[in-house]
Amino acid sequence: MAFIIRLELSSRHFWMLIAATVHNNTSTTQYSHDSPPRHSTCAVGRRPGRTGRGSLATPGGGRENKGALPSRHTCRPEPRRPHSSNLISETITHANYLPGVVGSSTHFCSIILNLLLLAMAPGVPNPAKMALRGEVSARIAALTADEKKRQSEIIFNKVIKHSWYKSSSRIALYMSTDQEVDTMALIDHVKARGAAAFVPQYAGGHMKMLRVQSGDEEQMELTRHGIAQHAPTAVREDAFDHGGLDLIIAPGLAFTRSGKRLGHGGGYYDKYLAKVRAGSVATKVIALAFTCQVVEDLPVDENDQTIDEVISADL
Ligand SMILES: Nc1nc2c(c(=O)[nH]1)N(C=O)[C@@H](CNc1ccc(C(=O)N[C@@H](CCC(=O)O)C(=O)O)cc1)CN2
Ligand SMILES: Nc1ncnc2c1ncn2[C@@H]1O[C@H](COP(=O)(O)OP(=O)(O)OP(=O)(O)O)[C@@H](O)[C@H]1O
Repeated sequence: MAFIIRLELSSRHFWMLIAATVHNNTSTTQYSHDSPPRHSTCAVGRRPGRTGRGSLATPGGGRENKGALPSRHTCRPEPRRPHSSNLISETITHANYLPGVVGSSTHFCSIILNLLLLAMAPGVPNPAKMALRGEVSARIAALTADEKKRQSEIIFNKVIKHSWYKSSSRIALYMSTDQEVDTMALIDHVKARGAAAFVPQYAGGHMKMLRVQSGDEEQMELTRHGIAQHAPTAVREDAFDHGGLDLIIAPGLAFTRSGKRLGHGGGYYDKYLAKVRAGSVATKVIALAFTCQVVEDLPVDENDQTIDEVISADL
Protein backbone atom coordinates (compact mmCIF):
# COMPACT_ATOMS: atom_id res chain seq x y z
CA MET A 1 0.00 0.00 0.00
CA ALA A 2 2.74 2.39 0.98
CA PHE A 3 4.62 1.50 -2.16
CA ILE A 4 1.61 2.34 -4.34
CA ILE A 5 1.22 5.67 -2.61
CA ARG A 6 4.89 6.33 -3.19
CA LEU A 7 4.68 5.59 -6.89
CA GLU A 8 2.10 8.30 -7.17
CA LEU A 9 4.26 10.89 -5.45
CA SER A 10 6.86 13.14 -7.01
CA SER A 11 10.49 12.90 -5.98
CA ARG A 12 10.02 16.03 -3.86
CA HIS A 13 7.38 14.22 -1.86
CA PHE A 14 9.71 11.28 -1.41
CA TRP A 15 12.12 13.63 0.24
CA MET A 16 9.39 15.08 2.35
CA LEU A 17 8.60 11.61 3.63
CA ILE A 18 12.25 10.96 4.40
CA ALA A 19 12.54 14.30 6.14
CA ALA A 20 9.43 13.49 8.14
CA THR A 21 11.01 10.20 9.13
CA VAL A 22 14.27 11.83 10.12
CA HIS A 23 12.42 14.59 11.89
CA ASN A 24 10.09 12.23 13.76
CA ASN A 25 12.91 9.95 14.83
CA THR A 26 15.62 12.38 15.78
CA SER A 27 14.21 15.83 16.26
CA THR A 28 14.02 17.53 19.62
CA THR A 29 12.26 20.61 18.32
CA GLN A 30 9.14 22.03 19.84
CA TYR A 31 6.94 21.67 16.73
CA SER A 32 3.61 20.15 17.39
CA HIS A 33 2.69 17.72 14.64
CA ASP A 34 -0.90 18.52 15.45
CA SER A 35 -0.45 22.18 14.65
CA PRO A 36 -1.04 23.22 11.07
CA PRO A 37 1.80 25.19 9.43
CA ARG A 38 1.52 28.89 9.92
CA HIS A 39 0.14 31.06 7.21
CA SER A 40 2.76 32.10 4.70
CA THR A 41 3.40 35.77 4.22
CA CYS A 42 6.23 37.55 2.51
CA ALA A 43 7.75 40.97 2.60
CA VAL A 44 8.28 42.98 -0.50
CA GLY A 45 9.49 46.46 -1.13
CA ARG A 46 12.27 48.71 -0.17
CA ARG A 47 14.29 48.45 2.96
CA PRO A 48 12.92 51.12 5.31
CA GLY A 49 16.12 51.68 7.24
CA ARG A 50 18.26 49.90 9.73
CA THR A 51 15.53 48.87 12.08
CA GLY A 52 13.18 47.36 9.55
CA ARG A 53 14.85 44.14 8.68
CA GLY A 54 13.45 41.28 6.75
CA SER A 55 13.70 37.65 7.54
CA LEU A 56 14.27 34.33 5.94
CA ALA A 57 11.47 31.78 6.08
CA THR A 58 10.76 30.21 9.44
CA PRO A 59 10.15 26.52 10.09
CA GLY A 60 6.46 27.08 10.50
CA GLY A 61 6.27 28.26 6.93
CA GLY A 62 5.79 31.90 7.85
CA ARG A 63 8.20 34.72 7.32
CA GLU A 64 8.51 36.31 10.71
CA ASN A 65 9.07 39.98 10.36
CA LYS A 66 9.58 41.65 13.63
CA GLY A 67 11.00 44.78 12.06
CA ALA A 68 8.67 47.37 10.57
CA LEU A 69 8.62 46.36 6.95
CA PRO A 70 7.12 48.78 4.46
CA SER A 71 4.52 46.40 3.21
CA ARG A 72 3.50 42.86 3.80
CA HIS A 73 1.09 40.74 1.89
CA THR A 74 -0.10 37.20 1.81
CA CYS A 75 1.76 35.17 -0.78
CA ARG A 76 -0.27 33.15 -3.19
CA PRO A 77 0.99 29.57 -3.52
CA GLU A 78 3.96 29.59 -5.85
CA PRO A 79 4.28 26.99 -8.56
CA ARG A 80 7.99 26.60 -7.83
CA ARG A 81 9.67 24.82 -4.98
CA PRO A 82 9.16 26.57 -1.66
CA HIS A 83 12.02 27.60 0.60
CA SER A 84 13.55 24.61 2.32
CA SER A 85 12.27 25.72 5.71
CA ASN A 86 8.78 25.73 4.27
CA LEU A 87 9.39 22.24 3.01
CA ILE A 88 9.89 21.11 6.58
CA SER A 89 6.46 22.29 7.58
CA GLU A 90 4.95 20.82 4.43
CA THR A 91 6.68 17.59 5.29
CA ILE A 92 5.05 17.49 8.66
CA THR A 93 1.69 18.20 7.10
CA HIS A 94 2.15 15.35 4.65
CA ALA A 95 3.20 13.08 7.46
CA ASN A 96 -0.07 13.85 9.18
CA TYR A 97 -2.04 13.00 6.08
CA LEU A 98 -0.19 9.71 5.61
CA PRO A 99 0.10 8.25 9.08
CA GLY A 100 -0.01 4.74 7.71
CA VAL A 101 3.05 5.40 5.61
CA VAL A 102 5.20 7.31 8.05
CA GLY A 103 4.24 5.32 11.09
CA SER A 104 4.15 1.82 9.62
CA SER A 105 6.60 -1.06 9.61
CA THR A 106 7.43 -0.23 5.98
CA HIS A 107 9.83 2.46 7.24
CA PHE A 108 12.99 0.52 6.50
CA CYS A 109 11.98 -0.34 2.91
CA SER A 110 10.80 3.23 2.43
CA ILE A 111 14.14 4.64 3.48
CA ILE A 112 16.07 2.27 1.20
CA LEU A 113 13.76 3.12 -1.69
CA ASN A 114 14.15 6.81 -1.02
CA LEU A 115 17.93 6.55 -0.80
CA LEU A 116 17.93 4.89 -4.22
CA LEU A 117 15.87 7.78 -5.51
CA LEU A 118 18.39 10.25 -4.14
CA ALA A 119 20.88 9.13 -6.76
CA MET A 120 18.21 9.56 -9.42
CA ALA A 121 17.15 13.05 -8.32
CA PRO A 122 20.13 15.41 -8.26
CA GLY A 123 19.39 18.88 -6.93
CA VAL A 124 16.54 17.66 -4.72
CA PRO A 125 16.96 18.98 -1.14
CA ASN A 126 18.79 16.67 1.25
CA PRO A 127 16.33 15.57 3.99
CA ALA A 128 18.94 15.56 6.75
CA LYS A 129 19.85 19.16 5.87
CA MET A 130 16.17 20.09 5.75
CA ALA A 131 15.55 18.59 9.17
CA LEU A 132 18.50 20.42 10.73
CA ARG A 133 17.43 23.69 9.08
CA GLY A 134 14.02 23.27 10.69
CA GLU A 135 15.50 22.56 14.11
CA VAL A 136 17.96 25.43 14.12
CA SER A 137 15.44 27.88 12.65
CA ALA A 138 13.09 27.02 15.53
CA ARG A 139 15.85 27.64 18.06
CA ILE A 140 16.62 31.04 16.54
CA ALA A 141 12.93 31.92 16.45
CA ALA A 142 12.80 31.22 20.18
CA LEU A 143 15.50 33.84 20.94
CA THR A 144 14.24 37.20 22.14
CA ALA A 145 15.27 40.35 20.31
CA ASP A 146 17.29 41.39 23.38
CA GLU A 147 19.17 38.10 23.42
CA LYS A 148 20.00 38.35 19.71
CA LYS A 149 21.20 41.92 20.31
CA ARG A 150 23.30 40.83 23.28
CA GLN A 151 24.99 38.04 21.33
CA SER A 152 25.44 40.22 18.24
CA GLU A 153 27.25 42.85 20.34
CA ILE A 154 29.63 40.29 21.81
CA ILE A 155 30.32 38.91 18.33
CA PHE A 156 30.90 42.42 16.96
CA ASN A 157 33.56 43.04 19.61
CA LYS A 158 35.25 39.74 18.87
CA VAL A 159 35.32 40.37 15.13
CA ILE A 160 36.80 43.85 15.33
CA LYS A 161 39.63 42.51 17.53
CA HIS A 162 40.31 39.55 15.26
CA SER A 163 43.69 39.61 13.50
CA TRP A 164 42.17 38.57 10.14
CA TYR A 165 39.70 41.44 10.37
CA LYS A 166 42.36 43.96 11.34
CA SER A 167 44.63 42.94 8.47
CA SER A 168 41.85 42.91 5.83
CA SER A 169 41.10 45.82 3.58
CA ARG A 170 38.47 44.16 1.36
CA ILE A 171 35.74 42.45 3.38
CA ALA A 172 32.49 40.79 2.33
CA LEU A 173 29.69 40.77 4.87
CA TYR A 174 25.96 40.11 4.58
CA MET A 175 22.90 42.27 5.12
CA SER A 176 21.53 40.48 8.16
CA THR A 177 17.89 39.54 8.67
CA ASP A 178 16.21 39.33 12.08
CA GLN A 179 17.14 35.64 12.24
CA GLU A 180 20.86 36.26 11.78
CA VAL A 181 23.69 37.76 13.79
CA ASP A 182 23.37 41.51 13.21
CA THR A 183 26.04 42.82 10.84
CA MET A 184 24.94 46.45 10.57
CA ALA A 185 27.46 47.77 13.12
CA LEU A 186 30.18 45.70 11.47
CA ILE A 187 29.45 47.11 8.02
CA ASP A 188 29.69 50.61 9.52
CA HIS A 189 32.94 49.67 11.24
CA VAL A 190 34.50 48.36 8.03
CA LYS A 191 33.64 51.57 6.20
CA ALA A 192 34.76 53.80 9.10
CA ARG A 193 38.12 52.02 9.05
CA GLY A 194 38.49 52.98 5.41
CA ALA A 195 38.25 49.36 4.26
CA ALA A 196 35.96 48.27 1.44
CA ALA A 197 32.73 46.51 2.46
CA PHE A 198 30.88 44.24 0.03
CA VAL A 199 27.51 42.49 0.41
CA PRO A 200 25.75 39.79 -1.64
CA GLN A 201 23.51 40.44 -4.58
CA TYR A 202 21.90 37.15 -5.58
CA ALA A 203 19.49 36.09 -8.28
CA GLY A 204 18.83 33.01 -10.34
CA GLY A 205 21.39 30.85 -8.59
CA HIS A 206 24.23 33.34 -9.00
CA MET A 207 25.70 35.61 -6.34
CA LYS A 208 28.01 38.63 -6.60
CA MET A 209 29.58 40.67 -3.82
CA LEU A 210 28.99 44.37 -4.52
CA ARG A 211 30.61 47.27 -2.74
CA VAL A 212 28.56 49.20 -0.21
CA GLN A 213 28.69 52.93 -0.72
CA SER A 214 27.57 55.53 1.76
CA GLY A 215 23.76 55.44 2.15
CA ASP A 216 23.32 52.20 0.17
CA GLU A 217 21.81 50.26 3.06
CA GLU A 218 18.80 52.58 3.21
CA GLN A 219 18.23 52.32 -0.54
CA MET A 220 18.41 48.58 -0.87
CA GLU A 221 15.46 46.48 -1.91
CA LEU A 222 14.22 43.39 -0.11
CA THR A 223 14.27 40.10 -1.96
CA ARG A 224 11.41 37.65 -1.62
CA HIS A 225 13.44 36.03 1.15
CA GLY A 226 13.42 39.36 3.01
CA ILE A 227 17.11 40.06 2.38
CA ALA A 228 18.23 43.61 1.59
CA GLN A 229 20.48 43.88 -1.43
CA HIS A 230 21.54 46.27 -4.19
CA ALA A 231 18.96 46.74 -6.93
CA PRO A 232 19.73 44.89 -10.18
CA THR A 233 20.34 48.27 -11.82
CA ALA A 234 22.86 49.46 -9.19
CA VAL A 235 26.34 49.92 -10.58
CA ARG A 236 28.83 49.00 -7.88
CA GLU A 237 32.30 47.53 -7.77
CA ASP A 238 32.18 43.72 -7.96
CA ALA A 239 34.67 42.32 -5.43
CA PHE A 240 35.67 39.57 -7.79
CA ASP A 241 36.61 41.84 -10.66
CA HIS A 242 38.74 44.29 -8.71
CA GLY A 243 41.23 42.65 -6.40
CA GLY A 244 39.16 39.97 -4.70
CA LEU A 245 38.47 39.72 -0.99
CA ASP A 246 40.71 39.34 2.04
CA LEU A 247 37.92 38.21 4.34
CA ILE A 248 34.39 36.87 3.92
CA ILE A 249 32.08 37.13 6.91
CA ALA A 250 29.44 34.57 6.04
CA PRO A 251 25.89 33.86 7.16
CA GLY A 252 24.38 30.42 7.57
CA LEU A 253 21.99 28.38 9.63
CA ALA A 254 24.25 25.91 11.41
CA PHE A 255 27.97 25.44 11.90
CA THR A 256 30.40 23.11 13.62
CA ARG A 257 33.53 24.23 15.41
CA SER A 258 35.50 22.23 12.86
CA GLY A 259 34.22 24.46 10.02
CA LYS A 260 31.24 22.67 8.50
CA ARG A 261 28.50 25.04 7.38
CA LEU A 262 24.82 24.65 6.53
CA GLY A 263 23.13 27.53 4.73
CA HIS A 264 19.56 28.23 3.68
CA GLY A 265 19.68 25.86 0.73
CA GLY A 266 20.46 28.18 -2.14
CA GLY A 267 24.02 26.94 -2.60
CA TYR A 268 25.08 30.56 -3.11
CA TYR A 269 27.95 30.66 -0.64
CA ASP A 270 29.16 27.19 -1.57
CA LYS A 271 29.47 28.25 -5.19
CA TYR A 272 30.97 31.62 -4.33
CA LEU A 273 33.56 30.19 -1.96
CA ALA A 274 34.49 27.50 -4.50
CA LYS A 275 35.07 30.25 -7.08
CA VAL A 276 37.09 32.38 -4.65
CA ARG A 277 39.20 29.41 -3.56
CA ALA A 278 39.86 28.40 -7.15
CA GLY A 279 41.70 31.72 -7.49
CA SER A 280 45.06 32.55 -6.03
CA VAL A 281 44.03 34.87 -3.22
CA ALA A 282 44.03 33.35 0.26
CA THR A 283 40.64 34.61 1.38
CA LYS A 284 39.71 33.82 4.98
CA VAL A 285 36.12 32.91 5.84
CA ILE A 286 34.54 33.57 9.22
CA ALA A 287 30.92 32.64 9.97
CA LEU A 288 28.91 34.45 12.65
CA ALA A 289 26.57 32.35 14.77
CA PHE A 290 24.18 32.61 17.63
CA THR A 291 25.19 30.02 20.21
CA CYS A 292 22.21 27.83 19.28
CA GLN A 293 23.51 27.60 15.71
CA VAL A 294 26.70 25.79 16.68
CA VAL A 295 26.10 22.04 16.51
CA GLU A 296 28.25 18.96 17.14
CA ASP A 297 28.03 17.75 13.56
CA LEU A 298 26.04 18.43 10.41
CA PRO A 299 25.41 16.76 7.05
CA VAL A 300 27.66 17.81 4.19
CA ASP A 301 28.05 16.84 0.56
CA GLU A 302 30.82 17.19 -1.98
CA ASN A 303 29.86 20.80 -2.85
CA ASP A 304 29.85 22.11 0.69
CA GLN A 305 32.63 24.55 1.45
CA THR A 306 34.14 24.73 4.92
CA ILE A 307 34.66 27.93 6.85
CA ASP A 308 37.93 28.84 8.54
CA GLU A 309 36.39 29.90 11.83
CA VAL A 310 33.03 30.35 13.50
CA ILE A 311 32.55 33.21 15.94
CA SER A 312 29.75 33.09 18.47
CA ALA A 313 29.23 34.75 21.84
CA ASP A 314 30.65 31.60 23.47
CA LEU A 315 33.40 30.56 21.06
N1 LIG B 1 21.47 37.87 4.97
C1 LIG B 1 21.72 36.91 4.09
N2 LIG B 1 21.97 37.24 2.83
C2 LIG B 1 22.21 36.28 1.91
C3 LIG B 1 22.22 34.91 2.28
C4 LIG B 1 21.95 34.59 3.63
O1 LIG B 1 21.94 33.42 4.07
N3 LIG B 1 21.72 35.62 4.50
N4 LIG B 1 22.48 33.97 1.32
C5 LIG B 1 23.07 32.74 1.58
O2 LIG B 1 23.19 31.92 0.72
C6 LIG B 1 22.20 34.31 -0.06
C7 LIG B 1 20.73 34.21 -0.33
N5 LIG B 1 20.16 33.03 0.27
C8 LIG B 1 19.21 32.26 -0.33
C9 LIG B 1 18.93 31.01 0.17
C10 LIG B 1 17.98 30.23 -0.46
C11 LIG B 1 17.33 30.70 -1.58
C12 LIG B 1 16.36 29.90 -2.32
O3 LIG B 1 16.17 30.06 -3.50
N6 LIG B 1 15.70 29.00 -1.69
C13 LIG B 1 14.75 28.18 -2.42
C14 LIG B 1 14.67 26.85 -1.73
C15 LIG B 1 15.98 26.15 -1.74
C16 LIG B 1 15.84 24.70 -1.50
O4 LIG B 1 15.04 24.30 -0.65
O5 LIG B 1 16.53 23.96 -2.18
C17 LIG B 1 13.43 28.86 -2.51
O6 LIG B 1 13.17 29.80 -1.74
O7 LIG B 1 12.65 28.49 -3.37
C18 LIG B 1 17.63 31.94 -2.04
C19 LIG B 1 18.54 32.72 -1.43
C20 LIG B 1 22.75 35.68 -0.35
N7 LIG B 1 22.38 36.64 0.62
N1 LIG C 1 29.81 24.57 -6.37
C1 LIG C 1 28.57 24.17 -6.71
N2 LIG C 1 28.26 23.90 -7.99
C2 LIG C 1 27.04 23.49 -8.34
N3 LIG C 1 26.04 23.32 -7.48
C3 LIG C 1 26.27 23.57 -6.20
C4 LIG C 1 27.54 24.02 -5.74
N4 LIG C 1 27.46 24.20 -4.40
C5 LIG C 1 26.20 23.89 -4.04
N5 LIG C 1 25.49 23.51 -5.10
C6 LIG C 1 24.09 23.06 -5.11
O1 LIG C 1 23.26 24.03 -4.49
C7 LIG C 1 22.18 23.37 -3.84
C8 LIG C 1 22.06 23.87 -2.42
O2 LIG C 1 23.19 23.44 -1.70
P1 LIG C 1 23.20 23.46 -0.11
O3 LIG C 1 21.93 22.88 0.40
O4 LIG C 1 24.48 22.88 0.39
O5 LIG C 1 23.18 25.04 0.12
P2 LIG C 1 23.53 25.88 1.40
O6 LIG C 1 24.98 25.76 1.75
O7 LIG C 1 22.59 25.48 2.48
O8 LIG C 1 23.17 27.32 0.86
P3 LIG C 1 24.02 28.71 0.83
O9 LIG C 1 25.42 28.37 0.43
O10 LIG C 1 23.32 29.54 -0.18
O11 LIG C 1 23.92 29.29 2.19
C9 LIG C 1 22.46 21.87 -3.90
O12 LIG C 1 21.68 21.33 -4.93
C10 LIG C 1 23.93 21.83 -4.23
O13 LIG C 1 24.27 20.65 -4.92
